[in-house]
Amino acid sequence: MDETALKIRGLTKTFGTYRAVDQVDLTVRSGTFHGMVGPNGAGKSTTIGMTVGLISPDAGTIDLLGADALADRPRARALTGVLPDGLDFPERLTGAELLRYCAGLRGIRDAAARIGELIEVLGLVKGAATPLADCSTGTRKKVGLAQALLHAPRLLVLDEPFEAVDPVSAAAIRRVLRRFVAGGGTTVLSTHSMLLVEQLCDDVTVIHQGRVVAAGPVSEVAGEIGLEERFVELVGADAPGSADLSWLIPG
Ligand SMILES: Nc1ncnc2c1ncn2[C@@H]1O[C@H](COP(=O)(O)OP(=O)(O)OP(=O)(O)O)[C@@H](O)[C@H]1O
Repeated sequence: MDETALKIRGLTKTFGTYRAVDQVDLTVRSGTFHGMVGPNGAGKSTTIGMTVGLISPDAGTIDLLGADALADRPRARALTGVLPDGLDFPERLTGAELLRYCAGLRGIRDAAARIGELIEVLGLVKGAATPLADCSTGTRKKVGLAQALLHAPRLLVLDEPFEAVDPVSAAAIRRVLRRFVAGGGTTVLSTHSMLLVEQLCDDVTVIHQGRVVAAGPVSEVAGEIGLEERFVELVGADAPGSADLSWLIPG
C-alpha cells in the first residue's frame, strides 16, 4: 500500500495581486490524522479548496492516493470526502433528503442503511428531519460531515469540522473520525484548536501568510513548549497591537 495519501508540491494561488497560497508542500501519511493550522487568512481554506477541486491552482501538483487530482478529477472525487468552508446546501431539503440525493448521485446501493447509521452516530435524528435553512450551524456541519462520509471515501478533507459544534457532538464526531482512521482512512482537517491537534492528530502543518512554516509529527513541531506556544512563536510577528482601548472602559 502507498504510504502517502496526499502529496502536494508547489501549490500556489494568487487572487488579483495577492498570493494567498505560495509554493505549499504538504505530505499526508496514509492512515493518519493530519492537522492544518494557521492564523486567519493564512491560506488553509484556499489550500483545501484546491486539493478537493473547488479552486483552480495557478501552479503545483496534487497526488491523491496515486491519482493526479488536477488531471483526474472524477477519480479524486471518488476517493475523497469533503467538508468545505461555507456549506452551500439546497436549503429547502432536510439533511436526510440531502443525504439521499447525494447517495443517488454517487450511485450508492445500500444508502438507506448508511444514512440511518450516520444520522444516528452523529446525533442527527431531529436535525436531519429539519429543512437545512432552519438548522443550526452545528447541525449543518454534522450534515456536511455525514455527506462527506457517505460514499466511504479513503481520504477525508475537512475544513474546520468542529467549528460551532457542541462538546457532545464534537465527541461523537471524534469517535466517527477515529473509527475511520483506525480502519485505514486518512483525515486532513483545518482547525484553530491547538488542543484538538494535540489530542487527535499525528502530524501537523503550520501555514502562515500562504507558506508552510513548520510541518511534521505533532510532538516534534510542538517541542517542549506545547503547540499553542509554538504556534505563537511561529506566527506571532503578526499578533494584534497593544492599543489600550481606554474609550471602552466604563466611567
Ligand atoms: N476568492 C477570493 N478572492 C480574493 N481573495 C481571497 C479569495 N479567497 C480567499 N482570499 C484571500 O486569501 C487569503 C487566504 O484565505 P483563506 O480563506 O484560505 O485563509 P484561512 O487560513 O482559511 O483563514 P481562516 O482561518 O480565517 O478561515 C485571505 O487573505 C483571503 O482574504
